[in-house]
Amino acid sequence: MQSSDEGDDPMPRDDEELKTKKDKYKVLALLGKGGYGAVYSVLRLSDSEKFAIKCENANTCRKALYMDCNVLKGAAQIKSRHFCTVVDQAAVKDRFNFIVMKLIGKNLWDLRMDTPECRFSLGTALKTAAQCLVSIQQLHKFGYLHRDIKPGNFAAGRKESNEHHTIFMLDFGLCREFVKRGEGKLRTQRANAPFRGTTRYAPLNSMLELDTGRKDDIESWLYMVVEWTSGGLPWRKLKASDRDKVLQFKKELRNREDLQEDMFYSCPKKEFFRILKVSYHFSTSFHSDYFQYTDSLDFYATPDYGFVYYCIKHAADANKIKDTDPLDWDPNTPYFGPIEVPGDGAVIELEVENRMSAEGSINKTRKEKGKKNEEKENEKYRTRKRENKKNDEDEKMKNKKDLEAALKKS
Ligand SMILES: Nc1ncnc2c1ncn2[C@@H]1O[C@H](COP(=O)(O)OP(=O)(O)OP(=O)(O)O)[C@@H](O)[C@H]1O
Repeated sequence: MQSSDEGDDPMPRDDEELKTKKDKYKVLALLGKGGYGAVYSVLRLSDSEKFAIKCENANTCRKALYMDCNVLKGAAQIKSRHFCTVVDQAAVKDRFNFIVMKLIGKNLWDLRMDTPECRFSLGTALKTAAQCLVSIQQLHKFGYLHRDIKPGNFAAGRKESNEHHTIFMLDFGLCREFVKRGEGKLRTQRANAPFRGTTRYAPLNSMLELDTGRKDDIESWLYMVVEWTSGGLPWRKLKASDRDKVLQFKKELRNREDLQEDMFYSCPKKEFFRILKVSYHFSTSFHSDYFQYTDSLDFYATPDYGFVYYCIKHAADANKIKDTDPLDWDPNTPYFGPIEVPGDGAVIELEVENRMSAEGSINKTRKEKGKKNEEKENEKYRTRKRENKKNDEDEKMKNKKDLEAALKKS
């Protein structure tokens, strides 16, 4: 890999030394480039340890790095193993801002492309799917939607640090908080929202320019998992510019069995159909008129992560996949990655004091809020959470029973 050597490119150059308040870093290689910045491997000069830096052009008004930093700090608070730790941050005046974080390995798009048939074995797809599901649930737990779930935004850890069986979630530039911090309330659904994400994996609601919720990240996750398992989605030949055609596919998928059959080619059909159904159930767009936003409750619903996990587990058992079966990118070693069951999905509140902001300030408004008012709002939130939990539990029981009945029948 090479870094840019164009004179007017503000991004770091090969071998450039970057200074922060804590340390110095030497740029080694370009790892990935996006529309607004780039990611490089670097060497920390104080101890020769390798890290990754994510840089964002100082002149961009997108400020995705700010979101990356906030999310990764949130993840550090819940001690998740699926997120990189941020160890440092700084800016190179008039050129770029950057964060220094844990260096990880290849992303899941590249790892799939490395396989002979450009698809993962079922064991690898299911183990990886389960880890990604847990990381999505954890992100939701601390109050963020990802809104760009895709294979390029997940990567395996590095062999050198013995983390190559662990999957990490990346790129939080499009994240959105769905909780009002300090008020303990879910943010109100917007009637419309501009398209965000990647056409191929975007949930139907996002393509319809509707506000998206937690369930929509799960829909994107399903598209990604199907692609790993089958080698391609029915709309794989369409480009990002064919958004209307992809939208049509995703709409028709809801009702056309032939499309569903095509989509689940060489997938564990029974279980994937169940997940598809569950994701539809969550989807506001599943109602008869796509453009009439009628059931706003669905937007706030907590996805049944446990049920989705249960389907993956069932697919693995039914296909005699063992917990120790190796991953495609390390075929000679029994799997030693995390085997975690997603938690209850309840959102937790986080400390916001150490957030990075343009002025380096903290969220003062939250502190200034009257305690009385806050307590009132919290009580409302707790009541709603209790009600939601009860509904969720009923729903989970029903889902489990339905799946067992369907599996018995077939
Ligand atoms: N911590 C890291 N360690 C190693 N590689 C990384 C790391 N973070 C990102 N990468 C690599 O860089 C690529 C781009 O990262 P990321 O998606 O965060 O940047 P981006 O500029 O937002 O890209 P895009 O605009 O394409 O989404 C990833 O797909 C991954 O391969």
